[in-house]
Amino acid sequence: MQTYLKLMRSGNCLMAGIAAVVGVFIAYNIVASNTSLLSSDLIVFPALDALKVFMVVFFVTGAGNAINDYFDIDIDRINKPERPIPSGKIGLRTALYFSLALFGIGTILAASINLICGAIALVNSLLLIYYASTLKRTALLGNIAVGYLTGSTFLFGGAVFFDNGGINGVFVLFLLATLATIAREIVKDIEDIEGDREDGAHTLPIMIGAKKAAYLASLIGLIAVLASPLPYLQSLMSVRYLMIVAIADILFAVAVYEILGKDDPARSSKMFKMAMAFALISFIAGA
Ligand SMILES: CC(C)=CCC/C(C)=C/CC/C(C)=C/CC/C(C)=C/COC[C@H](O)COP(=O)(O)O
Ligand SMILES: CC(C)=CCC/C(C)=C/CC/C(C)=C/CC/C(C)=C/COP(=O)(O)OP(=O)(O)O
Ligand SMILES: [Mg+2]
Repeated sequence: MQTYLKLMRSGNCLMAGIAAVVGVFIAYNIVASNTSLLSSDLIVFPALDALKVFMVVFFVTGAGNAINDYFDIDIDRINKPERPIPSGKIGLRTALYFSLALFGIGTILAASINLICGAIALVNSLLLIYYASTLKRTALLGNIAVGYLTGSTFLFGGAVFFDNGGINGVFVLFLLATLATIAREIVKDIEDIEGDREDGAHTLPIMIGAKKAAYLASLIGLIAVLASPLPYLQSLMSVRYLMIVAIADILFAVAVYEILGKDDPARSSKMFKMAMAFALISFIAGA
């Protein structure tokens, strides 16, 4: 069991699942405070749908990580030999079937919430397979795909209230998460530049050089920081959000310094992830 959770990168699955439930909660707050609803129409928080949302995102994120390691076997044998597939703890074909099963269960469970949730889960599942097999080796498109997928956790949560404009309500959270993830993905590609070059990949750092890619990642990351007050200004979040997202913004700034000032993509990637975790906490605290 432990090895399969490692293949799924369960920490990322947990983070993504929590983000999706934040999306449900924010959309619920918007819809429940909508004065045009008659009192008899007051909506109770859909706890069962929120649980399904968490499970769908946990399974589909885990499937995406598993299929990624399935296609990355040759690179990971060199760069990450301790991972479940290259270390032999899980067979290659077993990992593939495990991933496809998780994609199927996640999509069916999503469709039981509503058709829009089912559609998002299906599109994301297909995009995760396409990313792992092809897109991740193309400059910027792979980074944008992972950025969209990560940000889509909020859209997926908001889709529970699709008929009441739930997706519009969480769009700014989608944007912030997408920008922050694209910045981190470019930094990760800078970190992996040698392995990717041997593998014949055409990632952004290989195409334009590590320094220019670092400037672009920093610009995108700083745009996300400058936009971070928007959820508060849109009255989506309370002042508690502002106080905690300020910590995230400082960590984003440190991540930019690590890649631009100290030329250390590994530390920058870790700082970006820590900043994203604090940003997620600020969403929870401020919702
Ligand atoms: C400025 C601002 C307020 C930004 C918002 C940042 C935010 C709340 C981001 C959400 C993060 C999120 C939902 C993460 C889900 C899990 C995750 C880390 C997804 C991206 O993973 C792809 C990555 O390549 C995996 O690699 P690794 O982390 O090294 O295993
Ligand atoms: C909203 C729904 C239904 C699903 C969202 C699913 C999510 C959050 C996807 C985004 C994050 C994710 C799981 C991306 C998978 C691809 C991945 C692991 C990219 C990083 O892999 P590599 O570029 O190969 O780098 P490493 O393997 O060294 O980390
Ligand atoms: Mg990989």
